[in-house]
Amino acid sequence: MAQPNIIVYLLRKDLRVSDNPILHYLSASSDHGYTHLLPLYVVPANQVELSGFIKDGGASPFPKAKSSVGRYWRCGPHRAKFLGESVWDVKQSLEAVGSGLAIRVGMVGDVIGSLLDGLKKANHKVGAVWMTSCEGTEEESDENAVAAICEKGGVKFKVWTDEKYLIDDRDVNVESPEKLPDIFTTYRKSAEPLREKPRAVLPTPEKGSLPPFPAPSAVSSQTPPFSIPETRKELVEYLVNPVKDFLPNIPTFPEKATSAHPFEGGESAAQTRLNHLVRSEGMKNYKDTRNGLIGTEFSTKLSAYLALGCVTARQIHHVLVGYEDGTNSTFESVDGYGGGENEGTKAIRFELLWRDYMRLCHQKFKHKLFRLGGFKSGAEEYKEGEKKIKWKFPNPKKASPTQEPDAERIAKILERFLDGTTGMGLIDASQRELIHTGYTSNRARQNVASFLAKHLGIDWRYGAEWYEMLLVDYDVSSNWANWQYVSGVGNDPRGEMRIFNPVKQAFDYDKDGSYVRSWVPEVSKLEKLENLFQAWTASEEDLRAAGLEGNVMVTDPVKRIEFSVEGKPAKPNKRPFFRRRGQGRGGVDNAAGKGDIPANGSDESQGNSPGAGAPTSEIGADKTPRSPYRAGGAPRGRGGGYRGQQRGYHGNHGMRGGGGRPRGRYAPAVQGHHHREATPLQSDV
Ligand SMILES: Cc1cc2nc3c(=O)[nH]c(=O)nc-3n(C[C@H](O)[C@H](O)[C@H](O)COP(=O)(O)OP(=O)(O)OC[C@H]3O[C@@H](n4cnc5c(N)ncnc54)[C@H](O)[C@@H]3O)c2cc1C
Repeated sequence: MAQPNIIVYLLRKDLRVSDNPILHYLSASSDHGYTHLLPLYVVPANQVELSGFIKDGGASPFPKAKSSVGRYWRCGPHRAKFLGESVWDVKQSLEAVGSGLAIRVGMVGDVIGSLLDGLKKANHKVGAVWMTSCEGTEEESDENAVAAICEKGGVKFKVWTDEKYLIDDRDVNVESPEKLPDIFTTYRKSAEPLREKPRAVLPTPEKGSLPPFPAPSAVSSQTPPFSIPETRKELVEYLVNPVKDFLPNIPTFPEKATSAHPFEGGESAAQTRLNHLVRSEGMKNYKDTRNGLIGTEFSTKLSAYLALGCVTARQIHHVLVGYEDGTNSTFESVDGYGGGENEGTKAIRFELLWRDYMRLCHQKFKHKLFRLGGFKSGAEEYKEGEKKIKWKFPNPKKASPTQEPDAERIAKILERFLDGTTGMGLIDASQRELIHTGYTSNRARQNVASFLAKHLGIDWRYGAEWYEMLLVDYDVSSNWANWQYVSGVGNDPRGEMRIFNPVKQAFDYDKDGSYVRSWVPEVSKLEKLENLFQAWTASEEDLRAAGLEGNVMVTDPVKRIEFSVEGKPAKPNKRPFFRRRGQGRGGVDNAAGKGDIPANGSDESQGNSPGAGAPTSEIGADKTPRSPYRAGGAPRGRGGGYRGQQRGYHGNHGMRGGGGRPRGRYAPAVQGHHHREATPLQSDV
């Protein structure tokens, strides 16, 4: 028998059989010359904790897979479960078309090295190792390691274009990553019309069309001390067990809460969800529902599938086209069928382009994605007059001796931010939802990130790493670039000036308080919304009735934001003053409004805004007046109602012209135990 000529396909963030360029090529072409295909998935030791794969509880040869700043697990239980399910699903799909999947754990280079050795010993030729490209410095090191091994062994190595984005790399209208516009809107305009851009979806290989799986005896087994699970259940357990106790005292799942993301991982589940979204009119209604907080239906929940490549953005696009053009009869009964692109489907493409953009930013800024100074790490990226932000650190070695509050206190505040006991209802609800389910809405994410970076002034990377551990949809580019964006060190033209007021946002998006009530049961008995959103504002009587006397969220909230219910603007987006100043429609409510802004909170008009650094509104949004519900001891704010405060702001605090920063400490009347002074914006610290 002729010597087998094997091709190894290393799957990474492309855990699908459909619309898969490598599998399509191997199934459709007859002259590639490979007799066998070895699909392989390696659980990477530096990103996922592997001790669960050691049966006798022995020590792992790898360091714990923990983050560098906060020392949190790199991959927490929610994503670990989703990953296990997704890997198993692609294994089954490959088996269904007559192939299979070898699962291994370790460092990618080592695993490939030992597999190549084993195949050689079994007198098999390895013709090539292929993989799709993946964003990330670690992923790049893996590619380099495999390339070096292949070169040494005379094996061809190829990295294929990752085709899971809306606009294929080959069609991106930007000469090189360095030329990527720093403003999303500019990039979007260069990419439009979006509906015409995605490439065709590739067909799924038919049964028997792929080269067969090599003889199992030729495929070397997992190196000790690890063992490979034999069932889906075991795989999930091995991945989840070491990381499930990520907090010392994880609270029990609140009785009245339900997960917005109860979905299982894998390509099959992604396709089911995608079709459901069209049939249920979720896609059509997306623009109106995307800012929701509760339930499975308010946004697509496709992010985790996209992150692992269980589905591609262009598959989503094509399913939408089938509905819009009336060419997929399974959607015949859905309102809008055959009616062309509608508001909902257009908005989905828009969001998918944000995802593309964040990935391109990663290509442009590379390791700056992880730097405290963000994309602005080099002084040259700061505009004239813009000061570097002075962050607060929980680590005494990093904190300056004059840091206020000191490192020990910041460490406690950070702990409470992470476990959701800050006393700020919306933030606590989101953080607890994240702990319990691995998901929290985009609206909540923006508020959480802004709260840590801009209200508390704490090194934002703790938040980004916490999200990395807990998000089921963690994606290196989307997570870190969004954290930078909201923290004021990334590609938000309004940068540090954009501040979300979590009380106002709660009033706008959690209108009846159900979200906070369901995730923070301790405060659920408080009737008034303003008390629910900040328990310290409740009267002693109400606190007693709710059993909240002495609760740390009441006695020691990490931040107090004074907020007047009566003065709250009825229509957050209509703030003509700011528009007159050339802010575009974003104005005050870029952070707070809805309808005019994409889910990620930046608006369409920012590219047109003459003064990217002009004073914005979010200051106004946060610059909230003395609350009529002010609890005893709470500091009095300046001015009367919200509007009065706005006037005061404009009247009392002159702005430098055209794009200048506001003079002086115009900080809002936001006070807390540890922020007795009116807290300045980061730039003024
Ligand atoms: C601080 C912060 C951290 C984030 N971390 C991640 C992350 O690790 N992984 C991730 O996929 N998204 C991240 N996002 C973006 C966004 O919040 C999620 O993509 C979205 O909430 C996922 O839910 P969905 O699939 O229902 O989104 P939908 O509203 O249904 O949007 C459809 C798709 O568009 C893409 N998308 C939407 N908004 C954004 C955005 N701002 N940036 C990039 N892509 C976007 C996602 O792929 C999403 O699945 C983050 C946002 C913030 C503010």
